[in-house]
Amino acid sequence: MALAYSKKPTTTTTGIMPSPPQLLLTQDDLKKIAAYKAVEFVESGMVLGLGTGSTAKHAIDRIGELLQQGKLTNIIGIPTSKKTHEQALSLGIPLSDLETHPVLDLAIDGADEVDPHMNLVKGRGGSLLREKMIEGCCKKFIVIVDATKLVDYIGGSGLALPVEIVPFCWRFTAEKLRSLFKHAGCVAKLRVVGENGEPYVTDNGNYVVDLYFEKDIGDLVAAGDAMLRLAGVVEHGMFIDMATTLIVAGELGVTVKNKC
Ligand SMILES: O=C[C@H](O)[C@H](O)[C@H](O)COP(=O)(O)O
Repeated sequence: MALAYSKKPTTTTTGIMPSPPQLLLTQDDLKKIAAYKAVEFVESGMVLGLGTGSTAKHAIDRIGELLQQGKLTNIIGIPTSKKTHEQALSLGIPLSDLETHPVLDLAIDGADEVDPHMNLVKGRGGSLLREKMIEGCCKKFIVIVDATKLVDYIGGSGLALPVEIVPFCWRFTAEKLRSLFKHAGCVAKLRVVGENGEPYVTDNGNYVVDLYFEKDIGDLVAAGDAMLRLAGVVEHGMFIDMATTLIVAGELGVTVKNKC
């Protein structure tokens, strides 16, 4: 599937590293391979956006390791979640924030879906708002995924498109979101956790509504703008035209594609 993506005019394949043929790699192995490849783009002195999730975690571990070995120096990390903040602190990565460093050299993060134009779904881990704020300020944004994340269109996995909303009258906002996309067979579900089904609360004190679609929602920019016009919506999980580089690890190897 990854190779088909290189035919799109907006991207170029800049490198393929065949995997050892007899190794059976797990999905987590593939995430780690993509993450380590991305860290090759990190240079000493950079201000880095540190992503969130099981794939980004490998990249942050690797950055910490290279710092400890003295192979990277003067790195400043801007974490995209409380969890990543804790991980980076534990690894001794110096941290800052957008107010002190409003322009970042590079961000590395995972994604839940990647379409053929390198548009993304993010936020199934709940961190979409801080991720979008930080990754929107980067000169370069490398997305790292295993090949299972590639989809033909946004929503095409059948899994959630997360939307962060304010808790106030959340049912009202969820219904407004569902109505926006009724043409696409949308189902809107509040994300819940624990045995009692308590609302999931983001790092920003908000709730998440997960949207599921039966069909392609079409124009992503129009869909995103329509969601943001709803007063209870804080941010949606579509990252449109933000990724500059996509690294995909699959059974056939690793592909690195740059947006033209
Ligand atoms: O909120 C979570 C983030 O957007 C993650 O980057 C995304 O969910 C991918 O996570 P993972 O690497 O664990 O699949």
